[in-house]
Amino acid sequence: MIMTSGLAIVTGASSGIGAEIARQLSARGQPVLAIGRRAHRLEELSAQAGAAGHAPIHPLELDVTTEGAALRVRDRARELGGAAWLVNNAGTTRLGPFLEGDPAALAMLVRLNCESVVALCAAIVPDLVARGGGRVLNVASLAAFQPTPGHAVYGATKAFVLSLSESLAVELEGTGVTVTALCPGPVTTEIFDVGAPGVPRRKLPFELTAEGCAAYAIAAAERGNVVAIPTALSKATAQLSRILPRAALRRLSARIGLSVLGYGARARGVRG
Ligand SMILES: NC(=O)C1=CN([C@@H]2O[C@H](COP(=O)(O)OP(=O)(O)OC[C@H]3O[C@@H](n4cnc5c(N)ncnc54)[C@H](OP(=O)(O)O)[C@@H]3O)[C@@H](O)[C@H]2O)C=CC1
Ligand SMILES: N[C@@H](C=O)C(=O)O
Repeated sequence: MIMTSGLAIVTGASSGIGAEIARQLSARGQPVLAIGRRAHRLEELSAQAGAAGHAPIHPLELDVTTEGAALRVRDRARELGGAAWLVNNAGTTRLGPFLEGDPAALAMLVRLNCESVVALCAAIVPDLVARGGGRVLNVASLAAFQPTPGHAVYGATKAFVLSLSESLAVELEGTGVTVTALCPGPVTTEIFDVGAPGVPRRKLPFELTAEGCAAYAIAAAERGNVVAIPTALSKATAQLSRILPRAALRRLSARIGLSVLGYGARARGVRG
């Protein structure tokens, strides 16, 4: 099928969900352009794919928030024969009260989680349309469905990604290009250490593995699902966020939001 044979661009491929998506796409025969700032991690991924006889994983050491990054990705993908998939996975979080956050770090969060997704869609989607079809997989979050006091900017960025993805999915109907917004709940990755270094957190019984989340994401993107929410619990949570009165939702999210992520009760004042 045209959708699964071509190159997959995966941002944030040096760890977590992105590394697993890259591994799984490579294992099923798709070459991957794996992007991240930690070159050694990308090279390890590439070597593992080679050793396993899987499709090649091409490392690209790149900070996707830098000027011109999206065009660099586009040009590299063209050099490799052209992209069939764009996976906008790179992202991070910052936990803690907004007023105690570092304004520069919060601005970076918006650049990474929002602006880089727009820039890469703008750079790559025209090539997907031109080739007659492709897949866009944007990694949002369950945090997209409700306000997220305690990590206010993060949730807002994920609401942005969800909204953008749904709008693009409609605009691209008939082009052969589908857009999927992946909205997982907690997944065991490095994000929690990056977003709240040194803050104790307990792994949750219902937490997804990066491997399981990646497998779900690839299948959903392959099917062209527009909103992809792994697990029944997460689906129920998203549904609850749609029907609760907004005031009640704000209170509930303020009270239990961060504890649902494993930071324990009264985690609202988490200092990142
Ligand atoms: N883990 C979870 O509970 C959930 C995660 N998500 C989302 O999943 C996505 C992946 O995160 P996850 O795997 O959990 O976390 P990780 O921290 O393990 O992975 C984040 C990835 O993003 C990359 N990245 C960060 N900043 C940049 C940058 N400036 N330029 C290029 N790459 C960058 C990192 O690579 P490097 O540092 O090498 O640049 C890394 O590969 C994120 O968008 C996150 O918001 C959504 C819901 C739940
Ligand atoms: N890990 C993130 C999930 O989206 C978060 O901090 O909410």
